[in-house]
Amino acid sequence: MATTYAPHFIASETTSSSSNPIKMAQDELKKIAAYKAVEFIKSGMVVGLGTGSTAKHAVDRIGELIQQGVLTDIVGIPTSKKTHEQALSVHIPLSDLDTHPVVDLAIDGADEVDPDLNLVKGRGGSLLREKMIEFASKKFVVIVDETKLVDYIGGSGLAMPVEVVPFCWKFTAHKLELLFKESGCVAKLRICPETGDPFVTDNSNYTIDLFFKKSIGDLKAAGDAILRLPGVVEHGMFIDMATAVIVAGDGGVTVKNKER
Ligand SMILES: O=C(CO)[C@H](O)[C@H](O)COP(=O)(O)O
Repeated sequence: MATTYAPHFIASETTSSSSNPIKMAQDELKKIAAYKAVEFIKSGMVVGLGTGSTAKHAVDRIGELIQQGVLTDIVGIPTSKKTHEQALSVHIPLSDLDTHPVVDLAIDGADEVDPDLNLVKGRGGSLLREKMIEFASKKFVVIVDETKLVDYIGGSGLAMPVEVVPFCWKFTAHKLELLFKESGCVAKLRICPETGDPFVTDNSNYTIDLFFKKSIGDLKAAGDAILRLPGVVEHGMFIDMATAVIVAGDGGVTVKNKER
């Protein structure tokens, strides 16, 4: 079921004067989706705080509403060290899954959303903590601009990340490529552009980015096969996890609810 809202549903407070109008428009859409998701938060909730440029808007907004006294008794569970820092900077009280094993609502961005609301996440490097916290959430609201919508997982031609242990990562990368040989899979170690060193996750692991030339078919079977490989920690396909996806586009905001 999808509901469309007018784009002026929330007041835009962005005064940024970016020299790149296309990028600014996309960031505005991310902000609109994020603000809409925050409307689902009620005082007293334990809230999963996502990672990335879209989730950042949600975290800022939650901090703002706490400061205004509109939201009280909120406990935030951050999905990355970066979000942890950001949430502290806007004075959101924080905890973790050990103390709060049940999360009322998680809000996070995504890299791809397919028509069944399956996701690719982790291009921002935080897929493991995101998956743990979003798995523990009674409701998981995904916030995206419309560029993230794909016909099938992998359909953007961009990376589907897999977090792996650093030990013999080339072996693991090769096994991953073999697993999806028929989909023309290419596996690449993620590198930090600034240093040229391997990108290290918050959990001290590496990330292997998988690129597919065509659909990998049954996502559940693909995910299970990846997880059976020794050396793999977790993959970036979030299958059947989103309860709602909020999509902001030029035509307005659409809330897609997962039929269960
Ligand atoms: O999965 C993620 C981080 O691991 C992000 O949610 C995803 O990469 C989307 O990021 P952005 O909102 O910056 O486009």
